Amino acid sequence: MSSENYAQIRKGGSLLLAWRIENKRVLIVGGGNVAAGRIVKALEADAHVTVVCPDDGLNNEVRYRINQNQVHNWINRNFEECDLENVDMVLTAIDDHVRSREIYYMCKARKMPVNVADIPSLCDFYFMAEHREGPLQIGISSNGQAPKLATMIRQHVADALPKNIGMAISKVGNLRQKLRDIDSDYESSKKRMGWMIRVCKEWSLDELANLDDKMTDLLLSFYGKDEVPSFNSIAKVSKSKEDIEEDKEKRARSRIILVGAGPGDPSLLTIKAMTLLSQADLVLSDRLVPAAILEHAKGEVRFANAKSGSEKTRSSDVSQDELLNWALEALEAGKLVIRLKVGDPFLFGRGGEEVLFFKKRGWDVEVVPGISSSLSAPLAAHIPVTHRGISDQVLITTGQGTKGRMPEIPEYNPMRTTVVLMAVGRAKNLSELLLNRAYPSDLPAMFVENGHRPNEKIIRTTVGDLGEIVERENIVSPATLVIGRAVDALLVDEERQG
Ligand SMILES: C[C@@]1(CC(=O)O)C2=NC(=C\c3[nH]c(c(CCC(=O)O)c3CC(=O)O)Cc3[nH]c(c(CC(=O)O)c3CCC(=O)O)/C=C3\N/C(=C\2)[C@@H](CCC(=O)O)[C@]3(C)CC(=O)O)/[C@H]1CCC(=O)O
Ligand SMILES: NC(=O)c1ccc[n+]([C@@H]2O[C@H](COP(=O)([O-])OP(=O)(O)OC[C@H]3O[C@@H](n4cnc5c(N)ncnc54)[C@H](O)[C@@H]3O)[C@@H](O)[C@H]2O)c1
Repeated sequence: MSSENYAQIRKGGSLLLAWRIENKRVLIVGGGNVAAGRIVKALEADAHVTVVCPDDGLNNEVRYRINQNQVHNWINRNFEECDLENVDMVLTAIDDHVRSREIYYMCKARKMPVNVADIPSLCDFYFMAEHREGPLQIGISSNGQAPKLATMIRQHVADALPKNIGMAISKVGNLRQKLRDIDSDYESSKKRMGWMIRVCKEWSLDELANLDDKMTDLLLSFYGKDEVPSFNSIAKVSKSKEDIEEDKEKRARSRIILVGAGPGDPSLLTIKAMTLLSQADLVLSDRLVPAAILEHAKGEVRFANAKSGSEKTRSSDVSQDELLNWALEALEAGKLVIRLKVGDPFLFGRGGEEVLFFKKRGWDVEVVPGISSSLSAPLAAHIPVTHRGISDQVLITTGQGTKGRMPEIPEYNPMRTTVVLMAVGRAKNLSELLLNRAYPSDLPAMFVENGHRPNEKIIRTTVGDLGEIVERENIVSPATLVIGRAVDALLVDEERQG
């Protein structure tokens, strides 16, 4: 006969069981560290626990459990044989090998299962390193070889578990119980098992974990037809009319508004932005919005990456996702949500993308303009971007095109002011690009760092010198770069020479 399909027998293991000791009388001998661990395990298995140990032998934890009446019975002295009367299981955890051995033989004479903590060969069963999550218990045994390693492996196993596993098991347990209540017929065993197996296989753990009572009952109504509908179809139907009405009301109350926070000075916020800030339940803010503005928010303020702290460790897309999902959650809950962006939401603010994101999910987005630094920063540096006879047009561009490319910039026009946002990172490349487009090397340019903020810094330079000045003056973002003859438009003659 071929044996290839049958498991090989590997000798020397233990029989791993889930031993039910609810209300069983467990005697724990000793009151030290090991006893403390045994008490926890026995109590978590709903046993009736008696501890025998003299008061001066109790460690703090054991004393605490006795004082809290978690331990059902405490015998304040050393072990005596009479303690074994009416006991179902004995766990010794004492520092006395001779006595341990004696207790073991007393137990054997009474055919009682016993664990002797200091003598593995006298153990009817070993304890395991255990991970617990709701009804889930995972036990690790090294069969007496390396208990510390068993403890460490437990951590690896716990780390590798899918989240929600404990909840999923509870919900399946509940479903199974209800199924047996509906169809308790012994003959139906195959059908019941087949249906349960399908639910467990066809639904994800998250879905199982999210089963509420209503959905459980709905799901069970398909058992008769031996069908397993999808989670989504059950979730949809389970929403009662009232739920739907409530959802509608909530949605009617919900608003999402993209608000421009302006350049950073609170007094440059629009009145509308200020009012909304004080009304919003949730403000989702760019990191760049200064605290002086956020102080006006009465509701909760959240930033992307608030938890991880460092912006650099995660891509900006991840944090953006997180932020937008918070907004969705808040909207579902009927809240007024503000997405606060520096400057103006629709000028290099990715505001349009966010509008589309919400629209696709059924939410209309209101937009409140903000003062863009492309106009306020030149102003902070006293540069009129248009000025009769000097400039009759303005080009606003980014210094960082998508995917590392430089933006397209048209040929030099002396009557144009060029405003570059996000210009610090590639100032040198920008300088080369402009020279290529026939911008004169000595054409005036102005960096406005942190315009309209307390730490504002204004640095004059020229097109040919853009790269060097950033390094020399240690210019950092946020900074706006203004280029063109308008830079010097408001200088009177003496200033020009100086
Ligand atoms: C898993 C765990 C369950 C529990 O106790 O609940 C458990 N020991 C744990 C921890 C642990 N125990 C020891 C250390 C110190 C480091 C080290 O020695 O490695 C650590 C680590 C620490 O404390 O961090 C010392 C030790 N243990 C035993 C002896 C006697 C001997 O071997 O002779 C001695 C030496 C005394 C000495 O040298 O004087 C005996 C046993 N210990 C067992 C279980 C059984 C075998 C299970 C297996 O092999 O998998 C077995 C045979 C009998 C039993 O106790 O049932 C628990 C983890 C709890 C958790 O993390 O959840
Ligand atoms: N199995 C394990 O996982 C494990 C782990 C560590 C240590 N041990 C062994 O288990 C034993 C206990 O370890 P511990 O850290 O709890 O020691 P411990 O010194 O903290 O505790 C010993 C306890 O036993 C009590 N005691 C001693 N004789 C008694 C008696 N006749 N009746 C009632 N109580 C009595 C003491 O009062 C004390 O409370 C040690 O021998 C140790 O080598 C086993």
